[in-house]
Amino acid sequence: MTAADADGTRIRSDVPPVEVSHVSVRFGAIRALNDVSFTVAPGAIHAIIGPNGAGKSTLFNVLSGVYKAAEGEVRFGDARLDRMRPFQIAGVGVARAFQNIALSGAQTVAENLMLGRHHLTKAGFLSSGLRLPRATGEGRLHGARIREIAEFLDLGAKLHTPVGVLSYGDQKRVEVARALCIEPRLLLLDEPVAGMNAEETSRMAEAIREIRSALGISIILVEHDMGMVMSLADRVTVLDFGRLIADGTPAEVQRDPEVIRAYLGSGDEDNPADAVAHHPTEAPGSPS
Ligand SMILES: Nc1ncnc2c1ncn2[C@@H]1O[C@H](COP(=O)(O)OP(=O)(O)OP(=O)(O)O)[C@@H](O)[C@H]1O
Repeated sequence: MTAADADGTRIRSDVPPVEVSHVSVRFGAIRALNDVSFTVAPGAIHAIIGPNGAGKSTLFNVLSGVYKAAEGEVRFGDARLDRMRPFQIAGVGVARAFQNIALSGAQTVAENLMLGRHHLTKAGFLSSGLRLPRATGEGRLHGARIREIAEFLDLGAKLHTPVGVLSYGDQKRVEVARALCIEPRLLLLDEPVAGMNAEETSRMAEAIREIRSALGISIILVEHDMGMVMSLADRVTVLDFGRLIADGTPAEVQRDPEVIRAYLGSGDEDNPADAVAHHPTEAPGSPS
């Protein structure tokens, strides 16, 4: 039984696994990813972790079509993500929320969410601007869905607020809401709690859990906050110097000697030992 089953989640039947096979990426002499293979199960919350420079962002950029792998493949069901451009990847239901908020600050939350939804509208921008009948009918439907998604992320009361005046935590949730607006089957979250305080972090973790249980989709996140990763993820893939050094449950990777060595050697504050301290139930040696 997966964690998704355990919390009563019904995984969407059209969510395939993500299969990363033997992916390598080079930048000149640097091997940013070196023969990396792992699978993300349908409906999983799957974290990618690793010390600075491990290759996490590079992997995310491959998954979202920003970087091309020199070798290997990435499959999402029938789709070969490694052969697609970013807009094609969005078209097969893979949405990415960015680490550095990429929203339009002068526009309202609703307007930013509508931009996220645009590729789903048949009418497109031109007829929307002209208020053609089809555009207005569609607009109502999209408006209702946008309200639903905003409410889901506690942003219902802020739909008409310009994004630029929202708190940092709210802006990060708008970024996630915008990714949900493409109705994804796979959601990529790039450091969703970076720069957040403890209260914002726990709200975001709760939102991520709710997204998975309400929508039954897969979520892959890159995150430095080890406590959050260990309490949230069903499975964790650990990279170090471009290589996959561990892949397992949070409890398994926390007690993996190579993972401990990688973090202790990196000088990274967010090390597994800290995570163990914050999550004593998942201490090394406890049953998984
Ligand atoms: N566009 C690029 N050009 C050249 N080298 C790059 C580029 N992007 C990443 N690298 C190098 O590839 C390696 C992996 O970097 P990457 O940003 O993927 O790591 P990361 O795990 O995301 O690190 P961090 O936690 O610091 O964000 C590093 O050595 C980095 O310097």
